[in-house]
Amino acid sequence: MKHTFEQLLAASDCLYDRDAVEQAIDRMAEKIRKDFDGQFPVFLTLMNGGMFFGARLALQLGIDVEFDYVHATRYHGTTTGSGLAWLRRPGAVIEGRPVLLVDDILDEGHTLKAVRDWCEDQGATKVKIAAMTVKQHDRCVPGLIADYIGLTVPDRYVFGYGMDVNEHARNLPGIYAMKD
Ligand SMILES: O=P(O)(O)OC[C@H]1O[C@H](OP(=O)(O)OP(=O)(O)O)[C@H](O)[C@@H]1O
Ligand SMILES: Nc1nc2[nH]cnc2c(=O)[nH]1
Repeated sequence: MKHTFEQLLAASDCLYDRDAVEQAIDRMAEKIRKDFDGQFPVFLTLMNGGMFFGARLALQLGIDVEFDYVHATRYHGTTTGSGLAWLRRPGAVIEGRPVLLVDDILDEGHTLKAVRDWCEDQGATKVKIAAMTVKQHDRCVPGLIADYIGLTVPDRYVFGYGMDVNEHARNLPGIYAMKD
């Protein structure tokens, strides 16, 4: 399949335009600000998908945070998940700190679960999850829920606003779902 923006847009439905995505992120920022005010949390973005969401969320937060990132990939630039590969673990001190995990999508939850469990093993005082989107199905790993949810998406492959299709289209400003 070719991956020009035009070809991808023709093969997909727009779920949320840029305004809708950013309004949802701004609503999340308000809740997170209240919960973390005065705590100087580690703001841990999951790369690559979380980068656009993380940037917008951080700029809207209005509280001081320490930035860091992890790079863990399960999809390896493809559209089906497999084993999780850690490409970078965080450099920030996690022990004794509150952590906010920031990711573009909670799908089956394996990625966020692995990172959350790792942070807990490092001695984080609390680990909260901010997911820009949550996919609607019943295949999520048990016990994993996002504390802050931006938007829900259907059980289809989605892309845009950080989310890729075979490493294309992350920088489309809206969120799209491939047609079935
Ligand atoms: O809930 P899951 O089923 O584990 O899937 C969600 C993960 O999949 C994507 O990452 P991916 O591995 O594609 O890497 P990327 O962030 O570089 O796109 C996305 O950014 C999430 O981290
Ligand atoms: N881009 C993208 N990444 C994912 N990771 C898990 N599910 C998805 C999805 O639907 N789209």
